[in-house]
Amino acid sequence: MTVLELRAVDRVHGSGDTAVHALRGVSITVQPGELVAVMGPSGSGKSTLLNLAGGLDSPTGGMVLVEGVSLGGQGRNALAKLRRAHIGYVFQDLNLLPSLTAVENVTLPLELDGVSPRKARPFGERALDEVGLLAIAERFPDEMSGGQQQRVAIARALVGERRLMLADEPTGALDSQTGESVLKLLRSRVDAGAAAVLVTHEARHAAWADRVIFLRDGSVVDSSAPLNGPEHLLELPS
Ligand SMILES: Nc1ncnc2c1ncn2[C@@H]1O[C@H](COP(=O)(O)OP(=O)(O)OP(=O)(O)O)[C@@H](O)[C@H]1O
Repeated sequence: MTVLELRAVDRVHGSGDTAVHALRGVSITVQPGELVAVMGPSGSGKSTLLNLAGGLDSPTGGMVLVEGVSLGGQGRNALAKLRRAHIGYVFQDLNLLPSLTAVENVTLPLELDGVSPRKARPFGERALDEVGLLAIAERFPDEMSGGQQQRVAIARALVGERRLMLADEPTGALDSQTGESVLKLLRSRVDAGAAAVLVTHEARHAAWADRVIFLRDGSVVDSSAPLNGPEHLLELPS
């Protein structure tokens, strides 16, 4: 089943003379096992697209469906539950809670869904292990480097069985080697059956994607395979 579908989506911010048409008639689908990169100049609508895909913002026209469910038809609580169950976010703003340890930050989405801390913990440890940070599970955010905080945020996005990963420049605070390992992680989740949308300015990051969508002034101007082709992936450092 299609994991994410945008059907003729419009998003106008504001109204009247100051209205900004951030997205115009955008239609995309993302299937399980597919990593789609979104590229385009600053202001072209990339973050708006990601926010709509994650149910953090609503379209002014068209529909957004996650796992076949229209986000527009949901009440606030139902939408929050759907987001926690299906969608993992890796945004530039890490939003780790300073009073929680790494593992507590990671398991927070599960606990918000009613999973007990004792049952949630092994899922949190597994997700931290995937990002190479099991050893610092008990540290607080201010005891970690910026890169470690980023990886904890990624572990939180991966925890549980979420099938849609949304990433906005997830490598921003990371050195290039750690950045590549984060993309590799995203790629392996997708290869295991998740779907992902990655907003990036960098062609070498987009090279991890199966497909690249280019936005300009809120419209999709091109949608193609990455320039280097999938065989390029084999050459990336591990
Ligand atoms: N809350 C808002 N209110 C008014 N205008 C907005 C709002 N959010 C975004 N915009 C406008 O919508 C357009 C698209 O913005 P968006 O942030 O989606 O672009 P972007 O491609 O992600 O840019 P960048 O690469 O700089 O992050 C821009 O003109 C922006 O100024």
